[in-house]
Amino acid sequence: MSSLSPVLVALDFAEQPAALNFVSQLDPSLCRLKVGKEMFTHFGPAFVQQLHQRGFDVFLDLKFHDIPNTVAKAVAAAADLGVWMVNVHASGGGRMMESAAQSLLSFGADKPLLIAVTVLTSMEQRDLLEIGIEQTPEQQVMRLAALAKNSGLDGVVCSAQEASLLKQKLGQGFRLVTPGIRPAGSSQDDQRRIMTPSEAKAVGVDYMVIGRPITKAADPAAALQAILNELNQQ
Ligand SMILES: O=C(O)c1cc(=O)[nH]c(=O)n1[C@@H]1O[C@H](COP(=O)(O)O)[C@@H](O)[C@H]1O
Repeated sequence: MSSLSPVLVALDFAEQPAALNFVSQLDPSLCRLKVGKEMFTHFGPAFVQQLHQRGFDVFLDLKFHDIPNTVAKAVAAAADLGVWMVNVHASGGGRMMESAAQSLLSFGADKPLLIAVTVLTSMEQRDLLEIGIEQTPEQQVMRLAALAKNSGLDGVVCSAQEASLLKQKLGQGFRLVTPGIRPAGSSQDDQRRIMTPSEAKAVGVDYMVIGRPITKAADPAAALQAILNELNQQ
């Protein structure tokens, strides 16, 4: 089943039974699931396949960042697994992203969306300075997003704060995937560049990655439904 929902629920669990118990409370027509480094390292491709069997589209969030040949092969391995979306770090450079995009061409219509991470939503100006980048987060996101588009990628991971500028500069068809989404009143946690779901929708975000506000809720299905209701009210 393919969901039309813009919500990608980040499954960040240390235990597989807890993750599957959580997933069993969700309806695959109302969200997609994101499997990241923690769960993939613990439970591997078999876990992704279990989610597929339960009807969910999966965003494999392993943020590949390596030499072009290695990343091209890793992205093709993700496509073999049948995931709906996979990502790389844009800071790996244009040649790395082009190789990744090329390696997916043979998958035709079954090719996953290929997305580049720009500046992590946990980073602010001083974090960039620390690694030698003197641009503002917004300037750096714009630069990396333009490079990702020119390299043939389908979109970027960024914060919702950069979304309207990115849609203006790179066009409506270039997908924006935004973590750092926090319903009003919920904890910011370690995120820095954040927005509420309705604000993110208003600035043109295509997919919202939402983890703890749903995974830590006493009633996850109700927390997801409240977010969808907020989005539908606009
Ligand atoms: O690529 C990502 O998904 C990602 C990029 C980014 O810049 N910031 C970010 O938080 N993420 C992921 O999005 C999820 C956010 O989870 P919560 O902060 O719990 O909503 C986590 O799984 C992060 O790994």
